[in-house]
Amino acid sequence: MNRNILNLYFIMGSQNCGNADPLHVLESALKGGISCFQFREKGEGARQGEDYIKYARSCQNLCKKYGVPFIVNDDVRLAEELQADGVHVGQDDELAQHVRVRMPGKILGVSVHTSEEVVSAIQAGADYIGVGPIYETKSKADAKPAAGLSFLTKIVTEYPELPIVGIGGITIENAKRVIEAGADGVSIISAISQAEDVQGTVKQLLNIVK
Ligand SMILES: Cc1ncc(COP(=O)(O)OP(=O)(O)O)c(N)n1
Ligand SMILES: Cc1nc(C(=O)O)sc1CCOP(=O)(O)O
Ligand SMILES: [Mg+2]
Repeated sequence: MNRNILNLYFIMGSQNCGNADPLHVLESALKGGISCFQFREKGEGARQGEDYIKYARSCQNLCKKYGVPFIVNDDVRLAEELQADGVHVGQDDELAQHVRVRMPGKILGVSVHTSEEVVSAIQAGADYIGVGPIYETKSKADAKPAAGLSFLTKIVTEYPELPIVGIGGITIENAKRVIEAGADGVSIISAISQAEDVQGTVKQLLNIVK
């Protein structure tokens, strides 16, 4: 995996877009230059059934149009059905080593919060890890307490070859600190999906992370 795809990793579901059209939000983010997209349709207000699959396909088609990897959160079956570019799983999802077998050659991301979880993710064949929440977040109801940059810094030092993206409460104001701590990129929901000017915000973030 080219680790540059983590530079500005946008995560979104329609539940994150308020009254805005989620496909419009995604296309604006793609125009601005996001390097990766994660389809994370979950929680209150998330689409279900046929509508969920149709909407996922629309997001994937937009990502294809802009040449940006389309990663599915949690739902390995959907990722298989759509032949997505990859899957992201956390510690409460399907085991990473099983996902690795189900999706050979695809991008596999794993969320980690401890050194033991990092070792397991590497052993499972993860292409990158997501470390968070760095700062406080309102976008994930069951998020752990904000951890700051110390764990990220430790893992970056111990595993320089491992692609790492920081997540949780990252904004234009604090993204530079995450990059300076050694992350390959920042993963963001609300600072992009709820921005008044999505494309402009993405451009500003890109200037910070590149
Ligand atoms: C890039 C990235 N990092 C971490 C997560 C969180 O995954 P998880 O802990 O499985 O939580 P949910 O997103 O599934 O609620 C992520 N999605 N992406
Ligand atoms: C999806 C997710 N995972 C996290 C983790 O810590 O693993 S924090 C988070 C939400 C990130 O959203 P925002 O950019 O709005 O804070
Ligand atoms: Mg998950």
